[in-house]
Amino acid sequence: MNRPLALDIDGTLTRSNGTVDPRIFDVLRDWGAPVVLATGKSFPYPVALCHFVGIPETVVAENGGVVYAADEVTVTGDRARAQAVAEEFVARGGDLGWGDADTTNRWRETEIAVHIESDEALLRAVADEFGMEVVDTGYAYHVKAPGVTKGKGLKAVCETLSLDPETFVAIGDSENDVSTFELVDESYAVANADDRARAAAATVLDESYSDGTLSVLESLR
Ligand SMILES: O=C(O)COP(=O)(O)O
Ligand SMILES: [Mg+2]
Repeated sequence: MNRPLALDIDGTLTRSNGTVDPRIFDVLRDWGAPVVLATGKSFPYPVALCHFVGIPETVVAENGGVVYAADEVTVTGDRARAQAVAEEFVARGGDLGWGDADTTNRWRETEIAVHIESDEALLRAVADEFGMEVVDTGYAYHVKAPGVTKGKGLKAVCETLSLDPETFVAIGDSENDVSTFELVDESYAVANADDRARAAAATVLDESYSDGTLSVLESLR
């Protein structure tokens, strides 16, 4: 049987232009072992991806703030405090960067994401004042409660599904994947990964983005 997978989305299942690599769909649908999508995106995004790939909805969203497995949803984190950081950031001249509809945060339950081109220094200063953490995924800055991580979320999924985290293979590209890499037995950073992900991964791949991920999945099959 194939190994269970913990997969980051942005930078890992996507190509350099940010779109999901269509080759991923059939590989994941036919995987035959649990696939956990572990992402910084808000809850609906990985659920939708599972839905359209055609695999059970097993999800760690919002960097571990929302965990969903076997019809059980667990929510941790501090959306109210993250919201307070966002409001203070805007009051001091910052811009979340998503426009009025803000579909990035609209359905976000436990943290707030800020556009990667926003004022990082200001955001970090305000988050610090509120005792909140800023995680840089390469795609956005996430304002979250300390201690909430994808790794803890994956551990919770494993408890719900009676799986051993050590049997998982994890693939990712940024500092929000470090906790996942630390939990599992076999971890890969794609070549586009940031320094923290590269340092934490057991293996750093030569290939970038979905090419790297597909090469790992091909070798595991
Ligand atoms: O939401 C982000 O900023 C990044 O998402 P990811 O964790 O799937 O890479
Ligand atoms: Mg990523």
